[in-house]
Amino acid sequence: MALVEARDLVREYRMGEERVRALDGASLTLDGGQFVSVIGPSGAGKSTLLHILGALDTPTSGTITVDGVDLGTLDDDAASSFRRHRVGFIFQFFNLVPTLSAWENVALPMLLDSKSLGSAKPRAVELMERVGLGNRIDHRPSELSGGQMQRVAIARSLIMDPKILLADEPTGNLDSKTGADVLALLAEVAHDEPDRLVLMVTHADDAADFSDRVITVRDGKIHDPGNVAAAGREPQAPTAGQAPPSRPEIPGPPPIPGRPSARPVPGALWMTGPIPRVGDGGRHRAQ
Ligand SMILES: Nc1ncnc2c1ncn2[C@@H]1O[C@H](COP(=O)(O)OP(=O)(O)OP(=O)(O)O)[C@@H](O)[C@H]1O
Repeated sequence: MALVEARDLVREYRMGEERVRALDGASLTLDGGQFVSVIGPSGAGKSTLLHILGALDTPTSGTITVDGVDLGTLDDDAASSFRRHRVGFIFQFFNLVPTLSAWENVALPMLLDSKSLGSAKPRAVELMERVGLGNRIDHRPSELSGGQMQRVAIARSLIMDPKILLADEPTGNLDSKTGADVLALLAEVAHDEPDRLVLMVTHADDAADFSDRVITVRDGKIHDPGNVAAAGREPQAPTAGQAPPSRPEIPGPPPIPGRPSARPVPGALWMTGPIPRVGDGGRHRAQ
């Protein structure tokens, strides 16, 4: 079975009398071991697709299976557990906790999984080294550059060893050289493990240079030209086949002994429990 199987996804938002079809019959099959870019015009439905794949949102209709889990069957707790264990998230604005050091940010998903700071540290430090920041483990986010912060976020996305990393505009806040370095790192991370899939929504012009496959979303539908040969890799056999305007403010992570409480982290949905239902009459888990 493919790592991701989405069939006929429709996601409709209701804004008063108006209905917006962010996804309009999107189907997609994706295997691991590749770095996939999702491109398309603004408002096409890219982030909506990414959010549904990560169980941050639920489709109005259609089916989706990710890493063997039928997302349509998940209640809020199961969706929260799915996000914590099966998916790593990387965001445009990094979403690091400012009061924690770099390695503590990397360890955070393990802490939310009831692991102690001490037991999480070796793996967090190993991942800091993997992303080239072994000499920055004790720095706070404010003491890091944008590119370094995104590397920390990439390390954090890997700490639970998920097969799927979902990145929403990971280079959108970086200059082009730093962005290219981050794209190269994401490609490496995708190829580190045979089963790992990195799926990235992007507007970066050079994304295709680093990607194994580029998927175009337009008007809520997926137009998939197949695979590109990138970074010296052989193209793989082709297979058939959007951030909402505003996100709810999510409570911050649990306090760490001896640390001041962190402020709420916008966009930190992936680490938290049930997602507030907003904007669609309560039908959906998130917007
Ligand atoms: N929570 C929401 N409530 C109402 N409409 C929404 C919501 N989220 C997204 N939409 C609408 O759905 C459509 C697709 O949005 P989406 O964010 O998926 O696009 P996108 O392709 O990621 O765009 P961009 O490249 O500008 O980030 C847009 O018309 C958007 O206004």
